[in-house]
Amino acid sequence: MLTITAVNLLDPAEFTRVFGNAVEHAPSIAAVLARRRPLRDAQHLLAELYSVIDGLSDSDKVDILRRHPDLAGTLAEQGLLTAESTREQKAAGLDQLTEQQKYDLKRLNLSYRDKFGFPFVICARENRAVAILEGLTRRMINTPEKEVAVGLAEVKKIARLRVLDVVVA
Ligand SMILES: NC(=O)N[C@H]1NC(=O)NC1=O
Repeated sequence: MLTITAVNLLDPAEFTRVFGNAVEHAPSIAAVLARRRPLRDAQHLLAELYSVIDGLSDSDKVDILRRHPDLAGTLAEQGLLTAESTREQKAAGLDQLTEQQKYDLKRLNLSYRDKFGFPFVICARENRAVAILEGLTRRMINTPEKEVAVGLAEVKKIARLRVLDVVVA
């Protein structure tokens, strides 16, 4: 764990290494966040991180969503997820789905991606498998604008938990 003082002292490359996956596969977000230092505490770091995300253009917001792996998708099956995603998907019980649940999740993930052009994103650590399947069905009827907003709110929840794993609160 790092204190906020230690976070403020990291050189930019090291900062980007530590926080490059706070938002999945988005070191460019970490690089912008690095320049917002000094930070007062973990809450301040999170507030700045959210403001970097909110300041993105619409197309960069969609690009952030596209960096996320499908839940219980091919990457998960092949063991190719980031360490963070692996732990989160396990926490939601996604490594213990029944064959039927696996099939349903795959099918729903595909229809979602077909409809919106980006993957379904939800904070796995705040949900169990059944809630994720329900959420997927429920959110499928939203407009693309609404889903970009909901997806980004989930990205922030994921990032918050990832940051609090690393920075002393
Ligand atoms: N698709 C998706 O939501 N992926 C993610 N959710 C989460 O909690 N970790 C992820 O990688």
